[in-house]
Amino acid sequence: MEGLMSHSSNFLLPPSDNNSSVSLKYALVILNQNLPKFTPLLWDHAHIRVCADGGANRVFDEMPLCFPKLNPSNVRTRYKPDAIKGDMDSIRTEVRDFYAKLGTKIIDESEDQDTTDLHKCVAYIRDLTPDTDKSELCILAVGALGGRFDHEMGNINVLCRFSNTRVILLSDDCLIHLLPKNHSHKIFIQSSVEGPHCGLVPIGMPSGSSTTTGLKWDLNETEMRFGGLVSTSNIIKGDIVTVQSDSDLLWTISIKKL
Ligand SMILES: Nc1ncnc2c1ncn2[C@@H]1O[C@H](COP(=O)(O)OP(=O)(O)OP(=O)(O)O)[C@@H](O)[C@H]1O
Ligand SMILES: Cc1ncc(C[n+]2csc(CCO)c2C)c(N)n1
Repeated sequence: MEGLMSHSSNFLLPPSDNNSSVSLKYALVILNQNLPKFTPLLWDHAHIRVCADGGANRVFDEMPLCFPKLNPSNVRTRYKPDAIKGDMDSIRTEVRDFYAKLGTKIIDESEDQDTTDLHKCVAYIRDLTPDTDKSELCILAVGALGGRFDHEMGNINVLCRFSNTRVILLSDDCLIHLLPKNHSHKIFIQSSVEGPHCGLVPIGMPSGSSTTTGLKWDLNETEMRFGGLVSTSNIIKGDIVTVQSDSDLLWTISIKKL
């Protein structure tokens, strides 16, 4: 056992409401799907914002819709990505030119057709982060769920590929992240914005033994595997959930419609 990992979705709360003991440095990755409505909030929590290829079209087209009373070009200037990275087959030329003129770094990796744009963005952010800060880094990927199932599975594979970096996949409806094996996990539930539905799912291989507290259907040294038991449609009981397992597990929790 390598010690305790704490988790909190406090990035879904306005900065002023943040009384959480978990303090992380956030990076935001915007994928090519409708922007979740809390995207401007995550933008302000993040210290670096990267668009994955066609994600830049979403920022360009949809950020102004989040602020219908403001002038669209002012909104676009205020929400300028730090970088746009990917294979660049989805970003429109006018969008690329617009952000290039504002000083956004445009990183074309069209020669690499073996990794996804999310993979490229996560690797970029991780490599920019000094080793001393890596344990506090948390990458939030919006638009990662819902839509095409091959993309969703590719996005989940990124969680496994970068299992020692905190990466959270988000949509309007739920979030998913990895709980790495050999840690005990304490999840502080932000019940104003998330829950009550949740799940714990082994990924890649069966998990031999998992134990939880704080759920309606707790696991007690339970084995999970596809074809056998996986914990879906579980329900949060209190403010804290604890998880211990001999395998990496996916944690998922619903996000409330405000
Ligand atoms: N429908 C979706 N569901 C989940 N994630 C998505 C979806 N669409 C895009 N993404 C994510 O956004 C990233 C950028 O999307 P984009 O459409 O630019 O990718 P792409 O590489 O051109 O995809 P493809 O060529 O397979 O259509 C993808 O790598 C993926 O992580
Ligand atoms: C076995 C195998 N399957 C699919 C792809 C295709 N692919 C995977 S990631 C990617 C880039 C998407 O931006 C593409 C085209 C591959 N290379 N190898």
